[in-house]
Amino acid sequence: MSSHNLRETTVSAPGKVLVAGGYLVLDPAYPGSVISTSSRFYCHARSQTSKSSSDAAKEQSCTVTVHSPQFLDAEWVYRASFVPSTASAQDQSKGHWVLEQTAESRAKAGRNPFVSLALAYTLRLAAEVKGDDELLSLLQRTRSEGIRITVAADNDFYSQRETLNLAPGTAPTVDQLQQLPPFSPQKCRIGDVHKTGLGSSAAMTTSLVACFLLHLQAVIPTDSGSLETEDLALIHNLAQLAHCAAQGKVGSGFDVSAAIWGSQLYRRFGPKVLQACLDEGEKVLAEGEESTEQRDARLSARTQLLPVLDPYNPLWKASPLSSSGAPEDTSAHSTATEGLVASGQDQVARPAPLQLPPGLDLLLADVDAGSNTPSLVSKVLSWRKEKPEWANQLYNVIAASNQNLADSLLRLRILHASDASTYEEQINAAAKQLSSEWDATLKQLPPAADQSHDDEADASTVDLSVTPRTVLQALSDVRNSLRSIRAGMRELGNRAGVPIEPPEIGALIKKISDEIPGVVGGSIPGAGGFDAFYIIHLESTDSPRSLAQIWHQIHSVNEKDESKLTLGPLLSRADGAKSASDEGEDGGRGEEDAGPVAMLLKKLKASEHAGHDFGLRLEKVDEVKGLKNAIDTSV
Ligand SMILES: Nc1ncnc2c1ncn2[C@@H]1O[C@H](COP(=O)(O)OP(=O)(O)OP(=O)(O)O)[C@@H](O)[C@H]1O
Ligand SMILES: C[C@@](O)(CCOP(=O)(O)O)CC(=O)O
Repeated sequence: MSSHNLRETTVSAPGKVLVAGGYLVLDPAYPGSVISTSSRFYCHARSQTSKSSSDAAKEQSCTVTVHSPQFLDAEWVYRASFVPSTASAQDQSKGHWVLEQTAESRAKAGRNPFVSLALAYTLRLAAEVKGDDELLSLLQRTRSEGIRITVAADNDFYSQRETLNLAPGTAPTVDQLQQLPPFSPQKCRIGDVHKTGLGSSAAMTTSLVACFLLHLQAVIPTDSGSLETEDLALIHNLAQLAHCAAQGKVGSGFDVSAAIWGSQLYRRFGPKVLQACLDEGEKVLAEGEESTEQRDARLSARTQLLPVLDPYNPLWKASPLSSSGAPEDTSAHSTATEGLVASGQDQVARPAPLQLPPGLDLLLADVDAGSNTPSLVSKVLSWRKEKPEWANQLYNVIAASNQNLADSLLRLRILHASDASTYEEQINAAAKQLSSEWDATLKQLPPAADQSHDDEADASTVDLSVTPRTVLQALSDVRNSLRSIRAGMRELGNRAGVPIEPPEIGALIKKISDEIPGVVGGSIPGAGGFDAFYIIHLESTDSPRSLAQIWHQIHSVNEKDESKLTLGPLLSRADGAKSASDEGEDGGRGEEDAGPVAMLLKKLKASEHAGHDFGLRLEKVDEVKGLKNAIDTSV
């Protein structure tokens, strides 16, 4: 009698907001500040496997089905096969893996390159990691239904206007969004959905490759149920490859990186690392029209993935060359944050974490106007080509503000790690004031005892003693950096002749920052345009505001404005946002001989370990509200 084991794998990856560094981050010389969101993309794989293949048909292929229950006609069915080499094949290998979509599924659902390329590359990598025989044996032991994968996105990834049957020109309320069921169906095909800019394709590709690689047992979680840093790096590299192949270009990759590592200072990898694998492009998918010999010849010419995707491959570290080809001194744009967590030569390439400090959070507004990001990007890039000197000067000015933002956020985290209660008191006081009132308050606070403030915000030289003044000064520095970032992005748009910060959106961000207590500032995320903005705000622990209350304040400001915009809230916050009353980074006061910087450094280093709560996560299906239901209704 055959006994079958049900095997299930569930992972999730967050969405992203590029708060600073849009356009610049396409050049490895400049880092971008990315905050990952509480909204996540989930991926669940299920199959039944027997202990031995004795009772299973000795088939050379296995069905892999990906279903996306939120969308109409969204089931993509593939056959993953091992094709033994023919005698005429030129290489010595026993054969190759191919993934073909069934004709029936192609007719009904069409192609989804983000899905097919994620599966195809993952299958190839799994075969290289495990060996063909072992992978074949696993798939042969899989029951004939094959591997069924469900992908499901938190509601925030898509605009819910249609789901809620809203009249044109109206936007959902926080209440309406909170009452929607999790993973609410979109009533349309995936190609027709209105996205909100959280990076659904990157979060889906990343969670899908991670889920499939884990399910194929090419990567094994630790005993404590997390992933080793080097496995995260391998999954990152694989997800970047699949995402670039599906997009048809090497983007900056910050979205995929956020899906793996969470909030961070992102520096682009050198695009060349992926070129050989990408040149093969869609050819990894069997076309079905070739002769066996042609297919063998083509497949045998393919690049081995493992040496390219190896987490220790130094090519994944940020390249010191700018995309314009000119040698750049990347240290000119490096931040204290990067300096603190710089990894050694022999370590895997991973970015410096950049969590929002406790008491600070992010909110996102979806603006019903719409813009065309690709055309913004191409216009900015062609302006930079035409006017390299102007562009480099402006990029350097914006980069300096981005650096100040990252370093001021780090300074706040160090202050919190050092003395959480003084920090909390000051956040609570500042949250009740308008940020424009902080300057007057600062003047009234006693000056720091021993040193003057250094605006350069270098964590190694600024005043890190925790006093009301140092906390408020760091908050003011975050506010000032956000103002300069906005000014820089506005200027970039003006120069390139594109609405990166459209005047009506800029004016509204300014009013929200000037008129609502506890708003530190805001800007346009990523490439900018008409469709979104973000706000960074303070939350006091003694009189916290709900998201609905903050949105009530935002709507009042917008109502008074002549160019009243149709604004919709998103429910996303910063991934892992903490309240100011949470224990210090090291669980309160650190060891006697460790200063706050050393303590924080220790914590950051420790969070390099895969057990961290941010970025890619292993999940338990029963613990994710609504996921089981989404999976079951999809069977
Ligand atoms: N829930 C889903 N199910 C299946 N495929 C999805 C899903 N969500 C996204 N995708 C894939 O991602 C594609 C969208 O990618 P595209 O690059 O256009 O947007 P994006 O970069 O994710 O957008 P944004 O950054 O604005 O969120 C879809 O056409 C589909 O192939
Ligand atoms: C303009 C760019 O730098 C950012 C685009 O960001 P977003 O998709 O608008 O969040 C492009 C990129 O980084 O790939």
